[in-house]
Amino acid sequence: MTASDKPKVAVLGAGSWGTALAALIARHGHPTVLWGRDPAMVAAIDGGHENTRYLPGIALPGGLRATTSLPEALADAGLVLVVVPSHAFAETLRALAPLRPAHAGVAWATKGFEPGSGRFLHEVAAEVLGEGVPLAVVTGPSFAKEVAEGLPTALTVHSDDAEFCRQVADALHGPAFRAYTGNDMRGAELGGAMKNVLAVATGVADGMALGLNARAGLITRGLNEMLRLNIALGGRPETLMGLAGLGDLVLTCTGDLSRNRRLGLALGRGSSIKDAVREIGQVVESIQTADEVMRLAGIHGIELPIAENVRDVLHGDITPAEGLARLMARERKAEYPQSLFG
Ligand SMILES: NC(=O)C1=CN([C@@H]2O[C@H](COP(=O)(O)OP(=O)(O)OC[C@H]3O[C@@H](n4cnc5c(N)ncnc54)[C@H](OP(=O)(O)O)[C@@H]3O)[C@@H](O)[C@H]2O)C=CC1
Ligand SMILES: O=C(CO)COP(=O)(O)O
Repeated sequence: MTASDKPKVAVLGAGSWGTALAALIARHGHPTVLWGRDPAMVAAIDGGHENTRYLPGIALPGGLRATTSLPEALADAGLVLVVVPSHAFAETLRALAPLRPAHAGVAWATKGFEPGSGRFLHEVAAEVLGEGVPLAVVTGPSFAKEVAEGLPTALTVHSDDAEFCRQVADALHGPAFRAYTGNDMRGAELGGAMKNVLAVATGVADGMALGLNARAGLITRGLNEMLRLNIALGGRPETLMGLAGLGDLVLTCTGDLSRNRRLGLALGRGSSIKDAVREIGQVVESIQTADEVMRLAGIHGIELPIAENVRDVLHGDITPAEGLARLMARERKAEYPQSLFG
């Protein structure tokens, strides 16, 4: 495929991840337009080739365009990639729905659930866009800064539509970026959402200086919580043993670029949530996701002690020390009371 054959990609959301993905796709030769709502930021990206707020100091490709006009971003697009925070997902889909070119499928790299309802984002997308629109989720271990800097990254695209899945993966795949494919949207979305909650737990433990054993224990039992909820929801276990689950869990629980881990670190060192969130100054998805994970766990009757403690710490109902005491006081039990893999 020559550069001129490559479909135009509209990336909606000019934060760190939307900008990094738009830069990646533009570097792969796709005509790429990034939509953002902040005129000053859009001007800095379009004219100065830098997202001065979210990715300062990183040069963006000259061919990447940016606009505040949704109709302009979506005109003639062959593929739409939504990268707004989960709280803005439904409203962004509603805004794009009447402007979407008929042949353009919609993918998203947002991680989380619809706040308030706990619905999966693919359920929201199917309802807002209607039947027959190809949908895909892009997820996996990927800090925006590293992708923007061109460092090697692997992630995964899941869709029920194999052809659209390949189209999205093709746009992302390149010399420094491996895009795998799969068809378990539910499991992929659950992994991407839930790892943010578990990153807070390991951040809290590290902030309290509980040691490396505690960190490894939390990651492993956290993975177990993800697997159990995923099975109850009808997702496939292997999805969570891959990039969408274990991969992203390890990255976010151990990498200090993670905003969710940094929130936990600050709480573990005694900061208030308000101060920690202000200091981070970017989206911290776990704050809403913890509520939605526990809502799903309640509906399906699944016990998730780590996620539950994170939720209670984030609500200010217990201190990190009380959360630790609660986890350590749990009764001794079999590691796997029943097999997770059938
Ligand atoms: N950053 C990363 O490394 C990764 C992030 N993700 C996921 O990507 C999603 C986006 O996060 P990320 O880019 O990191 O967040 P950032 O905090 O970097 O940026 C948030 C962006 O969302 C915009 N925004 C906020 N509310 C709205 C709204 N109502 N309508 C339109 N735009 C809005 C902000 O605009 P403004 O500046 O005008 O407020 C800003 O451009 C999240 O779900 C996150 O979990 C996934 C993988 C990696
Ligand atoms: O999703 C991410 C990495 O895959 C980014 O994590 P944070 O939102 O915690 O920064």
